Amino acid sequence: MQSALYRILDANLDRAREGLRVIEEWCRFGLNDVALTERCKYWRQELAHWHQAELRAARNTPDDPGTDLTHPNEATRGSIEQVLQVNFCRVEEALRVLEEYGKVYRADMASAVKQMRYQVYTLESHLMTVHRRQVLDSAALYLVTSPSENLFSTVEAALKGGLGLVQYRDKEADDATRFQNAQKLRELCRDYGALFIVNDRVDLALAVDADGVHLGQDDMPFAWARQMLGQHKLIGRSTHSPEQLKAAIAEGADYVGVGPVYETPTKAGRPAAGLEYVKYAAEHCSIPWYAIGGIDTQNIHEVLGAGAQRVSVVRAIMQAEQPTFVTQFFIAQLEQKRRFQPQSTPDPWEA
Ligand SMILES: Cc1ncc(COP(=O)(O)OP(=O)(O)O)c(N)n1
Ligand SMILES: Cc1nc(C(=O)O)sc1CCOP(=O)(O)O
Ligand SMILES: [Mg+2]
Repeated sequence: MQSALYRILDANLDRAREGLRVIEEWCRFGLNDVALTERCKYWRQELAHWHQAELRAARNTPDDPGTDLTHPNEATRGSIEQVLQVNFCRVEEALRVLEEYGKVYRADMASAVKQMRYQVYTLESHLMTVHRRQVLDSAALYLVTSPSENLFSTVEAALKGGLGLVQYRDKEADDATRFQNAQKLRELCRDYGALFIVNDRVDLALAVDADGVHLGQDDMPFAWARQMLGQHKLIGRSTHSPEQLKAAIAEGADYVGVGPVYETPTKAGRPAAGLEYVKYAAEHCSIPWYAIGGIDTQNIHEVLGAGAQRVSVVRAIMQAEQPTFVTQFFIAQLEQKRRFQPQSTPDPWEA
């Protein structure tokens, strides 16, 4: 019995330390964050302190049936986000095992490991938020989906073209279908390191662990959504006028839609806010903003000319014959614009 207990503790101390090392490398080389790097190192050292000789001596690798068990999913990782998620999961599980079996071994170890597990959850949440903001910052093109037989292949084609931000928008499907579609898109985006946003529905966003939700002026109040989603998820807001833009910034939106730039059948009946509103946003908006509405490969130059550095489209990609190619075209135009006209950061209270 004691030998089994020691082997469990030995294996999980190793597992937790290895996972922490993977996370630590990202804090160090990916984020250049000294404090977080040191925090991970400190946890590793604390675990090393509990990893006593008696536990190591119980190790019996040749007889361990677990060493040959690998899941096919372990062979590949779609993105750094996935690497981090898998390793956070590994560390948290190992810490839980150490806590439970540690109660039989040493109560002081069990309670130290419990505290560590809570702190690791906090780090995970923080890193995912930092990651989301970094991807949002760099995502100049935003695809809003429309119902399509080719939903997944079109979105994947756009992701292959370098798309970094996807919104699932479906006003027709029943909830079961929406849930299934959102789940698949969530996975697809994760594989490509893109952010995944759900239109209108906070419940659906939570159910599939989306990166956030997009709310229009007639959707759920912003404060409710924030309360349900917490501080770590993104909330985008549609705006159609300077007043709405100012309000969205004040309520804490992470990004805004600015439009419709042109009238569009995708949002029939909504009058165009026009290029004038794009110019206003370019001068006054202090948070990431996406020009939207009727934008295609023919008129994007006008929109960029009015000051947009990010655009959001539905039909231009969802109905494209070659979504990868169209995505690459948009991104190239946007990158060129960003290179020659770096984003200014107006006073946040000026809008
Ligand atoms: C990026 C982006 N901007 C605007 C909208 C429109 O949102 P809303 O006004 O709520 O209209 P619906 O999309 O819900 O019909 C959007 N979805 N995305
Ligand atoms: C969903 C949506 N919201 C808009 C807004 O102005 O808030 S315009 C729009 C539709 C954009 O579709 P397309 O690229 O096909 O014109
Ligand atoms: Mg809406």
